[in-house]
Amino acid sequence: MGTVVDAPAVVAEEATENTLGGKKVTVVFVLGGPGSGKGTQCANIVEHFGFTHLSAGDLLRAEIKSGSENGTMIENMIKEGKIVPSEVTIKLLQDAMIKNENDKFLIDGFPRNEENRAAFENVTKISPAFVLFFECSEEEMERRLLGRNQGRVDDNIETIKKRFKTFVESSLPVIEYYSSKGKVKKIDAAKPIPEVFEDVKTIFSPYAPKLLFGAPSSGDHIHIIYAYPSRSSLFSKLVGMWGRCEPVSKHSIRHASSEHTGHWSCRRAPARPPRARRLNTRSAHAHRRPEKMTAVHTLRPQELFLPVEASSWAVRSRIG
Ligand SMILES: Nc1ncnc2c1ncn2[C@@H]1O[C@H](COP(=O)(O)OP(=O)(O)O)[C@@H](O)[C@H]1O
Ligand SMILES: Nc1ccn([C@@H]2O[C@H](COP(=O)(O)OP(=O)(O)O)[C@@H](O)[C@H]2O)c(=O)n1
Repeated sequence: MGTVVDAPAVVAEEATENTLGGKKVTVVFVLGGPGSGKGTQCANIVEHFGFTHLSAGDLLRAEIKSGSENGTMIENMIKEGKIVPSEVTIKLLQDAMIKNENDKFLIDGFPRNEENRAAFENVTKISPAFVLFFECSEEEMERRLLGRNQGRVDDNIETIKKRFKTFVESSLPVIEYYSSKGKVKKIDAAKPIPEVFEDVKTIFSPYAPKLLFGAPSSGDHIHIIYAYPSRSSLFSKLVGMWGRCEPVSKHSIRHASSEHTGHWSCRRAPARPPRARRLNTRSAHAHRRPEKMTAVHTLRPQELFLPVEASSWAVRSRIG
């Protein structure tokens, strides 16, 4: 496959001027051949770094299912391993980004050709912070696709060969383009999934949640100061740690650079199935009952800005 030079340290927040629907967004393009493991690693990145995953292929397949007027055209293109016209895919991506309250997006499987790339930049005025490129041999990708078992119309050997051809002819030039701009972060995707994620984690370390201060107090309460990619991802983390967690008070939320920095007090709630949606909505705060409010830990200056990753902190304080 073509040669792509590793980028020097890409500044994570390079795309600082990118705005969409009034919000500043960070976009990372995730590229690689079919079956190189893009979707698999995107799921890991979402969990650890608070990004929202938008798969161009998934959006196109959802469009087919929705009975849209473009459905038949999209389905035929996918069966042939061809690339759907940019305006269709860009509209789906743009709508998904605007609808989502997050501001950090992994765009997986896009741009797949020069037309995709140029049109996206023209229409959205967004340029990616960097491009994550999963490099893998065709032999290995073929093995993975044939074992994927997701009932996809294109995971058959005939279409797989066409997709490989499209990737080499149309998608690699896009990677070369971003490589020439020093934006490509190349990953050896032939390794086992956990090892690939170790490399991915290194690249995404600038986006790691930083729990600036966390102090378990009496009972089932905890007080935290955090800098996290988004509030909703903080809650996802707490839900993961506790089974269910409710924000019960909010103090001086302020926006510092691209992070939400704030002081929250959270209360461990009785065991019930996670209700992530409620945690992410404004109404969750509106329904707070005063008796649930907890005293906010008084911080000494030296306690501030103590960088502790949420996961290690959870182990240290034996919560979870
Ligand atoms: N590093 C890996 N080693 C072995 N199998 C993998 C690896 N990464 C992903 N897979 C498997 O290969 C298949 C294709 O992965 P997927 O993430 O769907 O690829 P893509 O999104 O690039 O098409 C899936 O069945 C997945 O479980
Ligand atoms: N930007 C894109 C992404 C996907 N697609 C179509 O969707 C198919 C599946 O893409 P995908 O990203 O879900 O899957 P992989 O081929 O990476 O496994 C591609 O082969 C294309 O036919 C497209 O036309 N344009």
